[in-house]
Amino acid sequence: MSLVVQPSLFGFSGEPGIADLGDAVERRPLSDGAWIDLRPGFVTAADALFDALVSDVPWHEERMRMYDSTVRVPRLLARYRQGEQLPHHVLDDARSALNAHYGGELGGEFTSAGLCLYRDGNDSVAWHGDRIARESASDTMVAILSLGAIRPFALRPKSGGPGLRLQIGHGDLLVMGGSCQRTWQHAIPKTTRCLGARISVQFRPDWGNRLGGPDRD
Ligand SMILES: O=C(O)CCC(=O)C(=O)O
Ligand SMILES: [Fe+2]
Repeated sequence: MSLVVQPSLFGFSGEPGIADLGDAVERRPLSDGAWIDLRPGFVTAADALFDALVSDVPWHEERMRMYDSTVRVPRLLARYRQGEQLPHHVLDDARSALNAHYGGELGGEFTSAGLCLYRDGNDSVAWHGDRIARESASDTMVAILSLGAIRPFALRPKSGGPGLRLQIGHGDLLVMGGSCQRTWQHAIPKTTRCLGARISVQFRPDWGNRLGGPDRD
C-alpha cells in the first residue's frame, strides 16, 4: 500500500507497547446514560505499530447500498472476528489490557477488532451508532485505539442538544460506554485540514460472533 506516510513521522520511535490504564483513564459522563473514557498515550512508540498496520493489514474497499445504487465506503476496512489472529502483537496486548480493566464492568470481553484506514481528509464515517447496540438492548462498550493523523471525533446526542468534538491523537484510547451506541451518534467528519492518514482499531464484544460497525455511511 502506498500512502503519503513516512516512517517515524510522529516522533515516537522505538518498539511500540501498552501503557497502564488504571488511574490514567478519565471518564466523562454524557447525557442519557452514555459515557466516554479517554486515555491519551495508551500505545507508546506508536509509529512502528502504525507503519506495520499500513503495510501488513489486508485493507479492502467496500461498497454499500444507497437507495437503488451502490456507493464506495469512504475508507479502507479490515475485520478480525473472535478467534482470528490480530495483525500485530501490540493489538493482542491492548485487548488484554482492555479486558483486564473493563471486563467486570462490561460483563464480558472485547473479542473482535474492526480496523479503518482513513487515507486522507476525504475519507470519513457519517453519523451513526454501532450496530452492536441493535444486537443487545443493554449497555455495551466500544474501545477505539487511534493511530496516525489527529482527526476530530464527533459525538452528538440523538435527542438533540449540544454534542462534542474530541481531538484523538496518535496512540490515544477512547472508549464509548453505557448507552452511547443507542442514545448518541458518532462520526469522523471529512476535513480539508487533515495532515495524513489515520488508522482506528475498534475493539467490540461481539454477541453471536457478528461484527458491529456502522449501519450505513
Ligand atoms: O474511526 C473511528 O474512530 C470510528 C469508526 C467507527 O465509528 C466505526 O467503524 O463504527
Ligand atoms: Fe462507530
